[in-house]
Amino acid sequence: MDTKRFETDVIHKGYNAEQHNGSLAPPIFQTSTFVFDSAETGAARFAGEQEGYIYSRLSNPTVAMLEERIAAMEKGEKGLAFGSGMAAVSAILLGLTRTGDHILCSEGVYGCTFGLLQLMEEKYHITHNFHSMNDEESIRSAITDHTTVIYIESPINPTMKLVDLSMVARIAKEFNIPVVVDNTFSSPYLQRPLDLGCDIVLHSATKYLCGHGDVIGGLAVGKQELMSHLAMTTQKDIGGVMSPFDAWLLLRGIKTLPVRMDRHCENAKKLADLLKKHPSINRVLYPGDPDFPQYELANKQMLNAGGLISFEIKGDKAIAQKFMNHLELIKIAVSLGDAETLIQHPATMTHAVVPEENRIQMGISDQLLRLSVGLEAWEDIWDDIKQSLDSL
Ligand SMILES: CSC/C=C(/NCc1c(COP(=O)(O)O)cnc(C)c1O)C(=O)O
Repeated sequence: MDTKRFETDVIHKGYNAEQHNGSLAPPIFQTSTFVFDSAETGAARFAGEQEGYIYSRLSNPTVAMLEERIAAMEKGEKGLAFGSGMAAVSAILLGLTRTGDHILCSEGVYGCTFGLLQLMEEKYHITHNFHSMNDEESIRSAITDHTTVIYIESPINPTMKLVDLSMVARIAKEFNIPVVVDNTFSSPYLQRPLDLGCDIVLHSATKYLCGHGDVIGGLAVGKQELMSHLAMTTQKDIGGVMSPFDAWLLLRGIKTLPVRMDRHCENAKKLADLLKKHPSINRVLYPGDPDFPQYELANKQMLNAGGLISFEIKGDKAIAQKFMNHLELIKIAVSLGDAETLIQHPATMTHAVVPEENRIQMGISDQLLRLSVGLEAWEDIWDDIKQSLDSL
């Protein structure tokens, strides 16, 4: 089907019922391998001389439907599916670098991405720097002769800081360096880095794309040649691929992404405004808050501000933990983008692997909490937050 508007592509792109006995829901090709009709066919497929499936670590029909859909959603040429967000991050970073290279990173990243960067530096001498990326000249001076990737989270997990993606993409092109953007916090509905000039966009599909807390998965989109290279190297040979059933669950979850994101954003805006007014709250970090330092940039590059709010509670770690423990509706859990509202403490949970000095540099204090605003009635979410804050 030709590419249509986003809200239509999320439902239809990549699947044609006429090719599957009229089944409205796509079939799950839950198979590890595919039978060749002859030895010559097997040889021709392995040689790349004949189209067709070989083995589900290389490609699978259900997974291919999802890869086509995410490519259309991110306005890219080719999508790749992985067994987790970290499988996508690692396949891409390892696929684009070799010993001695340098990665220029946004000033904060998810905890396990930090851990991967540390591992790459310690074991393979692929160095990295964290950079605020908020000034053109300082970005240019941070690029070295060995910089082969610029890696960005925007919004950053968990501080919600933004990077001006079109500005960085423009500078990167001067140096012919690919820009990789982890778009997990926004989803392609709210932000499309490829449209802003970036080269690869990736997601922890575990989050908003799935939306129901029942898949661990990763997705990436970019130009045909670059993504085919990654498919034939680090995706295939490291092998962190997605299962057909997880692809099926993601095809199902993605259909409602726009309506879910609208509600996440609507709820988050209301809660951010209420949190700002509460006397027990020190600081609210939400790109949709007019007092957010990068509010203008959020309006420029995001359709809406998303469903994640980070905020600092007045007090210390013990107060933050007491607040979480007194909640009744909101669940204490990592991950995000689910129907259920979740809360977590980055310093001791998602970013516990990050050494304290690095955490402080990233802006992660012991009082910082991250709220993944769900799809419940916002009044019930607020009532739960307020009763716990008032109990402190
Ligand atoms: C154990 S903590 C739970 C996971 C969280 N984040 C994951 C994540 C990944 C990695 O994605 P998976 O491999 O699908 O988990 C990549 N990129 C970003 C911006 C992410 O937030 C979390 O709760 O912040």
